[in-house]
Amino acid sequence: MENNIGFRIIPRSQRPDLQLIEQFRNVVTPHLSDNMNRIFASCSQLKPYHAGGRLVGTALTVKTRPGDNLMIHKAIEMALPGEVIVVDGDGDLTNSLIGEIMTRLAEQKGVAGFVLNGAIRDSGAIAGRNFPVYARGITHRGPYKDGPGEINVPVSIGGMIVNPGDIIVGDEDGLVAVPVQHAELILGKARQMQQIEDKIIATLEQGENINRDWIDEFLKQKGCQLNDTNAMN
Ligand SMILES: O=C([O-])CC(=O)C(=O)O
Ligand SMILES: [Mg+2]
Repeated sequence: MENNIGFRIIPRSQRPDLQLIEQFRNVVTPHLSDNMNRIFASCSQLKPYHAGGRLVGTALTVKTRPGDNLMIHKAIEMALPGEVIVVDGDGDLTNSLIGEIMTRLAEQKGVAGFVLNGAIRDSGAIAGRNFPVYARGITHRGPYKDGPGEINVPVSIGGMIVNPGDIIVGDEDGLVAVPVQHAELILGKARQMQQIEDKIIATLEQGENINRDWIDEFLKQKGCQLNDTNAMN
């Protein structure tokens, strides 16, 4: 078939192991992002609009013409249970890309949630339910349904590159995309970080001190003039 770049649907590649994806429910985005050197995270303008609950699943990506949701409708039809529909609408907020009906349709199909570099509408209804929806803004102005767009291509979501099949994790702090080939390693490191932080928090809860010597050591190393910081002038 003739190549029609900008208006095409690319076949899905193999999906990662579902058990591996499920394990991402137990880690938080700060630990995932720290262990990918704070690079693979979306900007803070993309926020959760649903009532609550984490987003975990594999990316079914959509690149759409700003303000047009034809290819998002197609993605809902194509989606497999557990997929996250990740839409690059170029960050445009002129027209919404989805609303309550599309979220309900997607949820019925077992879609894990939406991530939209664009706007939503019916935000009151979305805010009243736990189906995960991350977006950049809200407008009542409705979408066009004309195309073009692409499905299953790399997209950019608030500065974060998402490849089809990436593991998407969203919580109150935002969104990260974990490349599947590094998923096990990153998961392990995030768990280790959680254990270290759990210990620090337990120590603080017991009213005990934690070692803070590193601060002065580092300041000295940087050449900071410390004097006696406990002395009064
Ligand atoms: O009209 C649309 O395509 C978007 C919308 O409001 C809905 O899904 O409820
Ligand atoms: Mg609607």
